[in-house]
Amino acid sequence: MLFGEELMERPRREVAPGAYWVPGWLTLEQQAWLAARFREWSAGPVPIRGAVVNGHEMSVKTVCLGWHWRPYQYTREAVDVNGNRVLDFPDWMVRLGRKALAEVRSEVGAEVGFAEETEAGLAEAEYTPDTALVNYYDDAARMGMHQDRDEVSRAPVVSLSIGDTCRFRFGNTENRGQPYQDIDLASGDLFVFGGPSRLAYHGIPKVYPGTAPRGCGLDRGRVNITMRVTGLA
Ligand SMILES: O=C(O)CCC(=O)C(=O)O
Ligand SMILES: [Fe+2]
Repeated sequence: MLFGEELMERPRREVAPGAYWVPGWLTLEQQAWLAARFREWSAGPVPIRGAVVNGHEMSVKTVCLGWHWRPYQYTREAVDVNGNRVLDFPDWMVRLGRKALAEVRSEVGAEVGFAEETEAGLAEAEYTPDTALVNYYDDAARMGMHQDRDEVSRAPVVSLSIGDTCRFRFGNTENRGQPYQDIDLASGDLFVFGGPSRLAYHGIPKVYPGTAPRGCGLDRGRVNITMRVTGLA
């Protein structure tokens, strides 16, 4: 498929107030580099695992940076895995998060009249994410509709996708049901949600096996990185 054609079919857009989708934001080289980092992080000090929610192990496997997340709190040590402290949040990922916010400000934001701040609610220079949940989806993995609400801060969430395309359901802030929109997040896509959409319910009802582009660094499955500001000290 021609890259340009694909982007024309998938224009960047504001999905809801404060929620921005930028298809094809990462180059294949960047995707492959992040996929290689994912493999390193997965090995430990806290190995990747499915978090246990109400006695059930999630089908999505997660490894964390900066702070360790388990249902439903953040700690420095992975008390539900092996007690080890998680890896530090990398400085380069802070810069990447700021670049992501700058992207939605300058490209999407300019069209709708934002100057210094994104509608996601923060100037990018101030954005300092301190945790990342790095999720791995195999062919059968799903994530139910939920809010990201264990952070004290309401700074935006920056999401990056690598590997297989998935269906991403982005809903409302009231409940898990309608209204929601289904979009297909593909390898290299950026999604940012903040401001009035920060507490929107969202989930992953489906992964499309075998759709990862050649050269993205993953033969199978999907990796998603969500950066957040915990607001914890
Ligand atoms: O995989 C995704 O795109 C979303 C992940 C997510 O919602 C989460 O980790 O809280
Ligand atoms: Fe989430």
